[in-house]
Amino acid sequence: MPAPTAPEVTAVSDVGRVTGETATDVDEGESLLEVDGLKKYFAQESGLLSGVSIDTSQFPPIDVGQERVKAVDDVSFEVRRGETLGLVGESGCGKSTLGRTILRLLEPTDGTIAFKGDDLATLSGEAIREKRSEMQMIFQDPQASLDPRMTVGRIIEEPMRAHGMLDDEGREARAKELLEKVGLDPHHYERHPHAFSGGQRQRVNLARALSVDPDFVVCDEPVSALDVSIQAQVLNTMDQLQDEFGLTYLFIAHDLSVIRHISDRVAVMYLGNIVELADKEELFENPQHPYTEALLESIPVPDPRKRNARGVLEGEVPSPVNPPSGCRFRTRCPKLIAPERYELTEEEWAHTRAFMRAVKRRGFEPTAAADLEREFFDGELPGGEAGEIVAEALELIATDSERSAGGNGASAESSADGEGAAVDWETATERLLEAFAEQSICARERPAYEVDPAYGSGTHYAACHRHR
Ligand SMILES: Nc1ncnc2c1ncn2[C@@H]1O[C@H](COP(=O)(O)OP(=O)(O)OP(=O)(O)O)[C@@H](O)[C@H]1O
Repeated sequence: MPAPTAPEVTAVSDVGRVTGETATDVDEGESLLEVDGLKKYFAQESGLLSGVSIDTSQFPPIDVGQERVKAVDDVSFEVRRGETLGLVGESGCGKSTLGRTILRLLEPTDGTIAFKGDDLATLSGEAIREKRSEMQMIFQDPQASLDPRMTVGRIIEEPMRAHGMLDDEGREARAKELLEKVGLDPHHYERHPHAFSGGQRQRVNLARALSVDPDFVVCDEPVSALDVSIQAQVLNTMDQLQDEFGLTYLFIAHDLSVIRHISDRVAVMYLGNIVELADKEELFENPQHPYTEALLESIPVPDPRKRNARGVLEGEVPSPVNPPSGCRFRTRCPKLIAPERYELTEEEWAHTRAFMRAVKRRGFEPTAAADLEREFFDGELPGGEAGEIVAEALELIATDSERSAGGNGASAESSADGEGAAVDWETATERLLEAFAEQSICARERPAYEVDPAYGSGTHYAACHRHR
């Protein structure tokens, strides 16, 4: 049976933990949370036939299983007591879904979430409710998460009331103490949220989350909505509160400078997978996944000459409904590994890869084969089978240019020849992807490696086949 939480908290005399008493058997630095093989899939939301895929080869042509958004797809990591684990990645990569699923605000599709040894994924509703005092969440928008009709005192007391903690007087005293701890004036107890600035409102949220004396707090973009000048102040307060309350944070942000400020270790997420995880210094100084490198390169730098030299990620993030096989980043990866069968030189592969991607996104005007050969291959195609495949693709696209240029002025889109042209792009794309992208180890196996750290002795996980 889960330990009752209320009596333990009644014993708190100061707003922090009672000296000598810890609410957990987990020692500092030991694993507080272990996530293993966690998945969260959503049914597709929009449309009349949401979540249903259509197969016209059958009758009836629908209902052949749900199309699902693989927001979190087989994620494993641990969070150690007392640390801040930063979770970073572009918008839509699954960070919030991961945070919410860990706290069972969303039902996991598969996997385990061991919190101090209990598997949260299998706990019943009531058991989860009891656990909630140990695990809290802070959201991005401090405005939306505060009821404007309630005083901040009442807002902070509400979770304590819900968990049957303390009596009225005790709750008021604790709320006032917490206001002070988070850097607000205890006399503001009777004020309403509208009287506070964005930064102050986020402090009220902090006080509310801490009121039930949690061990673990998921912070979902807690400073993203705040002015940059205020962000550092709130982050510093969160740091102090962590020490004082013995808190463990999972800190979600898309902003790498925020992650760098607050984290002890950092996990990088891309399209539902964790692609790299290491100590903060190791991750920032010795990144080993091309996605992490790209993220780091896209941090704005003050020197505009340097900024110009920095690369940007090519292509779009693929759909999480049908993510790429193997390494999820491979369709955009500047370091996609050459298929072994062709024995291409590095330069030949760089040319072929660039050509393949340009064809895929139709990123150039079709012209004569010789011109394309010059543009993409410096006038010299790779040798052997690879060269033959490239030549074939070039022909398909170059033929296309002759057809659309040789017509009587009709555009490629509107003429009958245009339809033929579109098919040729498609055939060329298919041929190139099948022969090169799909043959790469990056498409065939899911990567998972540990690399030797250059900074410190912590484990450095990098899901990239360059480390095989
Ligand atoms: N309730 C839902 N139903 C269907 N799809 C969802 C749902 N919630 C999230 N998704 C999808 O899951 C994927 C991950 O979304 P999530 O919000 O977790 O990403 P994120 O990294 O936190 O991005 P952001 O910072 O923009 O919130 C996205 O493709 C999103 O559209």
